[in-house]
Amino acid sequence: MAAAARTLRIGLIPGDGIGREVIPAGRRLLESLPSSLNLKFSFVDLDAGFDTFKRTGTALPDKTVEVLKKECDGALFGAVSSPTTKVAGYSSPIVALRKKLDLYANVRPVKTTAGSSGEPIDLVIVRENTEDLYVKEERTHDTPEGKVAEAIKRISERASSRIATMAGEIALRRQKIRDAAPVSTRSKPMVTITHKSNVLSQTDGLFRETARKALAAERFASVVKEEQIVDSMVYKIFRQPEYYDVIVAPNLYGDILSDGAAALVGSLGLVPSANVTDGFAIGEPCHGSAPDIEGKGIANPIATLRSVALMLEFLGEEAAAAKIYTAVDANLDEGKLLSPDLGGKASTEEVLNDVLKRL
Ligand SMILES: NC(=O)C1=CN([C@@H]2O[C@H](COP(=O)(O)OP(=O)(O)OC[C@H]3O[C@@H](n4cnc5c(N)ncnc54)[C@H](O)[C@@H]3O)[C@@H](O)[C@H]2O)C=CC1
Ligand SMILES: O=C(O)CCCC(=O)C(=O)O
Repeated sequence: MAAAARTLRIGLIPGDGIGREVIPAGRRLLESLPSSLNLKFSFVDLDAGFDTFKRTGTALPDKTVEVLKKECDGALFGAVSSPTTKVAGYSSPIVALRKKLDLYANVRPVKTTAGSSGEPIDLVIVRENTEDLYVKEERTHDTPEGKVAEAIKRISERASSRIATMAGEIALRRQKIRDAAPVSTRSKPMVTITHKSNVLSQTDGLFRETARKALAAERFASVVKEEQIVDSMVYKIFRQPEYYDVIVAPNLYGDILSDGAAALVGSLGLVPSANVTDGFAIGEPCHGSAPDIEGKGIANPIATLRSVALMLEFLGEEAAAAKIYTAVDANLDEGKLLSPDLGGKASTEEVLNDVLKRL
């Protein structure tokens, strides 16, 4: 008798702007996976974002958090818009969600396809996702010289240790996959610890020391460890992106590095992420709500499609993820149906259909 299909319940949080255009594409991708994978999906639509705030007074309704916690195996998050000036009571829902669900790692692979010209880029940024300046403990006071605003940058041993451990595990997993390939492109896994401890000796100093200790564990003996100050890291990642394997960084540096790295592979519309905790993951394209192209039907869905794959990987469905990566890469390598951010003319729908056709 055939094994029963695994059913995964997925929360869908489109948010604002092009989030509403790319998350439906993610859903259609899940619905279109071949039946041979023995996977089924059920979906629940959930609210979050600035429009939700304007409608209800909260950007992240309790119901969204409760349903994710109690009912869902995983989720997809589109993007949210932030008000351009401070609005009383508004706070970023994605930042809050990461903390509320303790999604402590933000994993952001940046990769060129086999058909790309130049040295292949295949790196992953493992970004701490719960603390640093994102604790958002800011205040402003008046002084005789005018206003002064300040923000807490919190770095803890616990969070630094678990993110470095996650980076080490990802480096080992990636090496295993490379070693199984016909031609391995790298002989040893590598983790680069990124920091600014030359200036921030206590906060980034603690991140660096703790990450170093975590990666000194016996099981990471085969991992090459390097350290790089974040500003020169930006320089090096642009000069020699093919050199890097896994980069582990505190929250803000990880965010900036990954958007920068997106430029190396052509577009923010290509780069996925997963917000991960043990046993649960939310796939999220790295880009924002892109108000400049909202409603035009031309948002590149590939960052979302790859985020679907990444979510599935963290839910233990590597075969399904591999199918998606292969279909997306084939679309990009053929280069006939590309969205305008990649120099093409295809709509979101046309790119999606082309990827689905290749599954
Ligand atoms: N995780 C999230 O929800 C994030 C939300 N934001 C929010 O998004 C809003 C816009 O922020 P921006 O700085 O403009 O960043 P953005 O990522 O929304 O857009 C930057 C540029 O990349 C383009 N782009 C982004 N995604 C694309 C896609 N899938 N296909 C084609 N082109 C794409 C946009 O058209 C724009 O020119 C802000 O309100 C910001 O707060 C920004 C980053 C992350
Ligand atoms: O605009 C927002 O609400 C949050 C933007 C968050 C972000 O860029 C990230 O940390 O990935």
